[in-house]
Amino acid sequence: MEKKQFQAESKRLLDMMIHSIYTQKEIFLRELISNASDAIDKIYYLALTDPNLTFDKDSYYIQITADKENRTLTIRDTGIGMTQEEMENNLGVIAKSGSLAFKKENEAKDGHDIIGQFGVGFYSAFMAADVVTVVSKSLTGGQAYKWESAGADGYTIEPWEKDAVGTEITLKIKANTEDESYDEFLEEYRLKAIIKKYSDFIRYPIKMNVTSRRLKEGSEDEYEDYTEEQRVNSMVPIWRKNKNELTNEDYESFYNEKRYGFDKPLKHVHLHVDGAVVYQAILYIPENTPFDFYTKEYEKGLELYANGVLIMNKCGDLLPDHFSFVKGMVDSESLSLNISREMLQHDRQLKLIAKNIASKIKGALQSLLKDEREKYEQFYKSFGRQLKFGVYNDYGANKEALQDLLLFTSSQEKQLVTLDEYVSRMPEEQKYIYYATGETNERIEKLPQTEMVADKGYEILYFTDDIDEFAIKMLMSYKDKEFRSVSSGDLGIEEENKQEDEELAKANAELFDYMKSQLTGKVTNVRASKRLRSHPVCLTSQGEVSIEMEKILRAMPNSGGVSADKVLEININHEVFQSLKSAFENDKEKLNLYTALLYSQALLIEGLPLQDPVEFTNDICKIMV
Ligand SMILES: Nc1ncnc2c1ncn2[C@@H]1O[C@H](COP(=O)(O)OP(=O)(O)OP(=O)(O)O)[C@@H](O)[C@H]1O
Repeated sequence: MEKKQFQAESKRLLDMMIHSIYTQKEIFLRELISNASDAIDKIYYLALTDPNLTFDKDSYYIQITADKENRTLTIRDTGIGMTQEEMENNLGVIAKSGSLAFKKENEAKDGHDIIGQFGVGFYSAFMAADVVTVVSKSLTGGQAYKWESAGADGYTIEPWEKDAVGTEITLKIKANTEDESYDEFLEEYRLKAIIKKYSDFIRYPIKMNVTSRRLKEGSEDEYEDYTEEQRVNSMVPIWRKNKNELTNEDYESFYNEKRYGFDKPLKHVHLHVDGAVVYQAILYIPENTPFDFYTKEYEKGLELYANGVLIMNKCGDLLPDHFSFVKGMVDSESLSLNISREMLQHDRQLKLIAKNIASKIKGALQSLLKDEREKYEQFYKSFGRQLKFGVYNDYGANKEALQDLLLFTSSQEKQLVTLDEYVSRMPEEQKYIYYATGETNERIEKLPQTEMVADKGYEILYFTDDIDEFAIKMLMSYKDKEFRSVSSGDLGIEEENKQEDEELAKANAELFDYMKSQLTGKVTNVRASKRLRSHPVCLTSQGEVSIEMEKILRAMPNSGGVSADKVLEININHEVFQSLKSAFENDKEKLNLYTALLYSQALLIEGLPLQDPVEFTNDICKIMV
């Protein structure tokens, strides 16, 4: 029999195919099953227009048979088959897709979209096989043929015996090498897993012999293995089903089956989008933070399917970073795939889908916030930090989209409130949205700096996350109300006593200047406080960097010694102030001691380290004796 050569370019292409197009060898099974499914779909298409053809769905299937002894794996289908000529054209010429030509002639309707388009998938069989044999009988009748090839050398075609219409592809699985095991492609559990992973939603049954255990008949404790042909794919993807047919449990079991997470999702969104881009998606908002979520190892992304065939496990481009917690899948017919189906060629459609998905996720979170507050707060505990990062990142590009999803603990309600809730109940004369930063709510509550704002009856938002203040600085304002730290220089409340204040400042200028000179390099100013009520002293900051930000930045490597411009504020209505005044007049050494002590106390209140704790305790002893 004459051996025919693959065309010259085809030889090179075949070599490339085997060695470099696909990153995972197991993909070959996905490709052959997709071809088999296409072959059945083609009969379905023809039946739509040919009155002599009927398409009885139950008679069409794909069968996988592994024979360990002979090291063969067979993929049989009851599809349209190939004539000798079609074998020559479609299997003899790489990168020629009979399926693409068919698709162009028979426009896709009702989701029966043909998968093949590049004309290369078939050759992936050579990644796992030394010899590939195709026996096929065409629906158009006539003789069956056998095509056989051992790779780049070429192929043979000869008449063969086959009764039923369809195609049978037999792979002679390669022998194991030092680096690679090919045996796995003959193992039932492995084949089942590969089919589940990539081809679970192929529309036709994929049948395989499956071995299970059962109690021996008549025995109570003896078991036996038995083998039975079973369908191993789910066939109908849940996302193609109508939402009304599905229950919450269905969505939850899909979430668990797919191992999106081990928790119970808080909410799901099922999308059937039919517009500029066509896709279906099921998205989940998980309940718990995955253990690696806030680490570099965490990989965001959604499963991506093209026509029910898995293309990518985690397509990161489908999710913005601020929604990286979302799990789920997208299936689309409109994707431009690259030849290996492992990547997307143009990302225009993908970008459209991603944009659409981001707005749907936002909508889902908004409705959770509005209608199921408790659940939203649970979500926020797990992933709120990510939303705040989202406000801060990319120079605030997403801040407007995310601001209404933020929550902070309120000084009045002692529970989480939205910015909208805060602003909507602000008294008319209140100019700013006030916030205070600290490690815990309890610590913030005790901060002397909150006294005046709290006395005014104004609500304060507690920032306990290190990202909070950075995010808010990026946001700058909400509904035209600026954010203001209770530690900032100007609280916007003091105006009423302006004249009085100025006089006081003038009267005590010398004392404060003296204290400032004692604290050179530590504070940029010492002044009479307008915010303190019962406490004698506190530290505030002026300028862009707050004390809390200084703490965070300093904890980072290469922070470059960023520090806040600190101001020591003294409560002139406190008895301590009288002591300061009299020391200033009579005993400068005492004033130096008091100044050092007050500064150290202010540092402690802020949770900042004392520069010299020994000196501090010595100073305390000095006033005790
Ligand atoms: N099981 C089969 N039954 C009938 N025809 C087949 C079968 N397998 C392959 N073919 C024919 O061989 C052609 C080449 O297959 P191949 O897998 O290389 O490419 P494809 O499926 O068209 O495209 P892709 O590379 O995108 O999968 C197909 O287009 C189809 O015409």
